[in-house]
Amino acid sequence: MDKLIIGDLEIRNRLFIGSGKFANEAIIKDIMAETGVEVVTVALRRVDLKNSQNNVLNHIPKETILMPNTSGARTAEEAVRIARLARASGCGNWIKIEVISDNKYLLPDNNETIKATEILSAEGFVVLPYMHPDLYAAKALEKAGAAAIMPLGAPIGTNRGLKTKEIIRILIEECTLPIIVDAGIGKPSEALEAMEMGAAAVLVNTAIATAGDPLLMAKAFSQAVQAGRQAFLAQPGQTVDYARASSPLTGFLQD
Ligand SMILES: CC(=O)[C@@H](O)[C@H](O)COP(=O)(O)O
Repeated sequence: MDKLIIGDLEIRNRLFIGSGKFANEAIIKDIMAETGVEVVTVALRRVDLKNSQNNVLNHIPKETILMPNTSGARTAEEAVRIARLARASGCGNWIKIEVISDNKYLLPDNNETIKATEILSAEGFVVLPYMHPDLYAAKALEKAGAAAIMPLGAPIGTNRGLKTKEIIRILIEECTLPIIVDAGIGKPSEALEAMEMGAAAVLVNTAIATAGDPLLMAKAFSQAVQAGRQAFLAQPGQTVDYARASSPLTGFLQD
């Protein structure tokens, strides 16, 4: 059976989505119902804990696997504080660590991310660190107790696609944890490519939320993720440099 296990949960749908940037957040429920998406990340700073009316969580079904994220944290210490607050507020024990102090490209700080991962995994969190693709950092995150590794495809919100593809390929080959490609994926074909390479899942927010028709785009992403996974499991044929006839020529010229 083709299972994706993170923490102690089995996840069937390998498309994870973000909850930001939707013109109408009510569509998140429809997306989940029609695609079967199970995992949704939400920035804790967008959860209005004092106001139950104006709260993004109102649009996320109860059975969702919630992955609060530490967006807004600039240091490990801040990420740890946000994670503890998320858990204390009833958001569960999954946490996507985002530690970012670069305002232009929003690139994650791998060193601070490793520190936060070590602290939070020791506290029993299921830690999913968002990281700049790098083999040594990925190994350090594994050692620090991460449950999966989330390398970026391109800077958040750019829809530029799998710019870091070759390093992600190395992470997939060399890491034992699931690799979830997060950020920058702009089109279903790019999600498919990541899955075909062997990524365990992809996380997409901007490309769905800002599409002309977010529901239709989410369906397209969901199908692409499934197709990519199936292609990976089917083991693509070999690539060669020169043409090889598809039908045998044997016996043809001798007659
Ligand atoms: C919502 C979230 O966690 C984003 O920071 C995530 O990295 C997705 O990135 P895109 O918006 O580029 O899909």
